[in-house]
Amino acid sequence: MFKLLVLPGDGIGPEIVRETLRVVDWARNAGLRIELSEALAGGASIDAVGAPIAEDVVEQALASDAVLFGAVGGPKWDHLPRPQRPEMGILRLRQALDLYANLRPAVCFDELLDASALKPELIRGLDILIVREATAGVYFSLPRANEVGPDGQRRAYDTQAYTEAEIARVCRTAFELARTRQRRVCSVDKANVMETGALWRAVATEVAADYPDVELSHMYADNCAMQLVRRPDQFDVIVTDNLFGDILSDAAAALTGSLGLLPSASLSGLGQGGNSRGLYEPIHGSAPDIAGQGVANPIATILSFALCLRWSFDRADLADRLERAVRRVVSSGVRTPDIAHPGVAAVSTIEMTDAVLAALAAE
Ligand SMILES: NC(=O)c1ccc[n+]([C@@H]2O[C@H](COP(=O)([O-])OP(=O)(O)OC[C@H]3O[C@@H](n4cnc5c(N)ncnc54)[C@H](O)[C@@H]3O)[C@@H](O)[C@H]2O)c1
Ligand SMILES: CC(C)[C@H](C(=O)O)[C@@H](O)C(=O)O
Ligand SMILES: [Mg+2]
Repeated sequence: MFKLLVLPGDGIGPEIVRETLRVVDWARNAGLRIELSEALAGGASIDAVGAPIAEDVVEQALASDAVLFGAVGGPKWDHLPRPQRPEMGILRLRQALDLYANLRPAVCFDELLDASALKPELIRGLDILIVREATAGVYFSLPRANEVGPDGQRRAYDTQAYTEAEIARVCRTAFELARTRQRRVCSVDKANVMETGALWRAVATEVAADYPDVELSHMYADNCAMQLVRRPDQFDVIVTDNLFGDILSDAAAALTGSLGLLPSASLSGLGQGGNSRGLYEPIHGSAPDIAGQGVANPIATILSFALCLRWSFDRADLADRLERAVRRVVSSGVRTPDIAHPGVAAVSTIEMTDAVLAALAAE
């Protein structure tokens, strides 16, 4: 019996998670044995208990096999000081669960070529995996402050710090995953400007020595942003730090057509036999601009549950079925507004999920 903790969060979070839970029910009916529990995170938790995540929820997550996370944040909480903001809920979880490897696959469905901002010939067959370091770097390093300095001026600073162990372990995950794909890793840094970048490059090169069957290349982060838009098919696996990974994965999402399509898995290593503890969430946020309208695309969250089936619940068979069903639905022309054809009526969040469930039932 696996334990799944569900944290819907804010904005469109509860809308897309509610629909994904219908897919969780499908998996249970297909024989998956899980115990579900639900708790608050982000702004919803701030409103209820005064903190972006309660310590007992962190404990619950630690005692679970997997966490399904919606999204957090919104204008209502934007005035709060940083440590009390909704976004701290997800950052606290990533760190408490030591989820250092954030896998962000960007796969372009041929059926959605028209939804991308790029020309079809640039993105046909696109399949990139971004492995983002997620528990260190500038998101977590100290010191950091926003204060009045000795000269009376306001000043703010963050610290970007990495140890060799933090770099090596995420690079290992990237190399291991590359072995299941095209065996090419591009390590992305700013070794030309930053000390952390120079260390990142050195450690990535050292780790590569253990993977002679995988090709390693290095690229500066600014060039990588440009190359993702210019010729994205040159990439197989990209491994990079926390901040660059955040930015580059949103750019990769735009290649596929919509932020509403890209899932993610945050893991503490790859574990054995498909049962690592993980947190699964779409890469997008709480989308306050469309929250409450019932039009958010649930696919990123549904595909995040597919990753959960594969990485935490040892059910690659169900993950494959679910991914195939999503692909069939999209190719049949069912589209939420973010991926809609001009002039073709778009469906709602619920109708998109109905279509996925119908495709699963029709198998
Ligand atoms: N992991 C998370 O919880 C997470 C991630 C990113 C941003 N955020 C937070 O979300 C809030 C909004 O941030 P933002 O506007 O910069 O980013 P966002 O990802 O929420 O939205 C960016 C754009 O993409 C659209 N979009 C996002 N998801 C969609 C979906 N499923 N279907 C259709 N369209 C979708 C939105 O409507 C918006 O136009 C902020 O408070 C931010 O901090 C949270
Ligand atoms: C909400 C925020 C803390 C988060 C991040 O920056 O990691 C988000 O942008 C993401 O990509 O998951
Ligand atoms: Mg982000």
